[in-house]
Amino acid sequence: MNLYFIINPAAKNGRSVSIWKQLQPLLDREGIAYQAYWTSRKGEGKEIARRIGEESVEPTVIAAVGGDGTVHEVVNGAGSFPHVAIGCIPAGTGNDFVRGFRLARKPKQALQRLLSDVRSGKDLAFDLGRFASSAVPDGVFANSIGCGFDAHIARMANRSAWKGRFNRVGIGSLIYVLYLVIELFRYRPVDLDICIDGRNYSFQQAWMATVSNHPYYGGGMRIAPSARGDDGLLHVTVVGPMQRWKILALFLTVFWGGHVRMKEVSVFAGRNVHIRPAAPVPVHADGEEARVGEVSAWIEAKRMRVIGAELGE
Ligand SMILES: Nc1ncnc2c1ncn2[C@@H]1O[C@H](COP(=O)(O)OP(=O)(O)OP(=O)(O)O)[C@@H](O)[C@H]1O
Repeated sequence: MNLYFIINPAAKNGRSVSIWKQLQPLLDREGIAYQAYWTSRKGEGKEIARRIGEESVEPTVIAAVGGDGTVHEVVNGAGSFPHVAIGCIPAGTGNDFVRGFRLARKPKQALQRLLSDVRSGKDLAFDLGRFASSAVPDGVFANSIGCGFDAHIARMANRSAWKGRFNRVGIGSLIYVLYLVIELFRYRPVDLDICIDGRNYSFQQAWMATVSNHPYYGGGMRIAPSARGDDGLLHVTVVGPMQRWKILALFLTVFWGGHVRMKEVSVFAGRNVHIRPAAPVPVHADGEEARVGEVSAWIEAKRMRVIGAELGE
């Protein structure tokens, strides 16, 4: 089995580099052949992963060393090659891929489990989300796509100079909480028309719609508690009209999945989802800025091979 690591030196505002440096001696001691690539800019991880996938025919593992943005690049480059299994050494701010597919949460354990699975040739097949709009080329997502307030927060947090400062003192995930509170008073909800497997739903003044492949997003929030990465379904969570103060309550309860009992929250599951906002709203894919406006998403069951993962309960 070929083994590659794609390291994002910018993940966790540079802390990924020291994580990799701690792991490298372990890897060398194991005597397993591998190749490591460092990205030099956004987008390069996807290009490297695609090239590896295209140039290999034998079973190949590509492990992202970074956070969900790095995994997103690797999955977009090589996630749908049948001979490629995706791994991850969590070295990012949020690491929802690792939570959602039950990889080890600590970098050292994640590497040990990955190496053990490389030796035994074990990987697991999970569903892969695909999204498209008329404006830009198709993409895939491993965790979720979202449209509305959550995408707006991700956009603001990822562009913020405070993200680096928060990461340096080990509280990187709190950047999203900060922007949640600030933007809560500025964001304007929009009307959303959502079609799920041919059924139409309309939401007036909706805050957001999230389409999930597994329960987690935003750094550990259980936005779609009943989602499973291998159930062949996308789980749609819509937050309809809600008073601003109640959004704060929602974001507290979402950490254990209690938000789904709120009357303003609607949940659906299906294979094909189309979201049409009445006004331009930002869309994220795996927490990365994807586009603005309309988006279609569908599921490709068991299309993505993941190494170092475990099946859910
Ligand atoms: N060499 C690089 N320089 C700058 N940005 C990069 C580089 N390589 C990848 N990126 C981009 O860095 C961004 C952040 O990466 P990533 O999401 O993995 O880390 P993070 O933000 O710390 O974690 P999380 O997504 O969990 O919050 C992504 O948008 C990714 O595409």
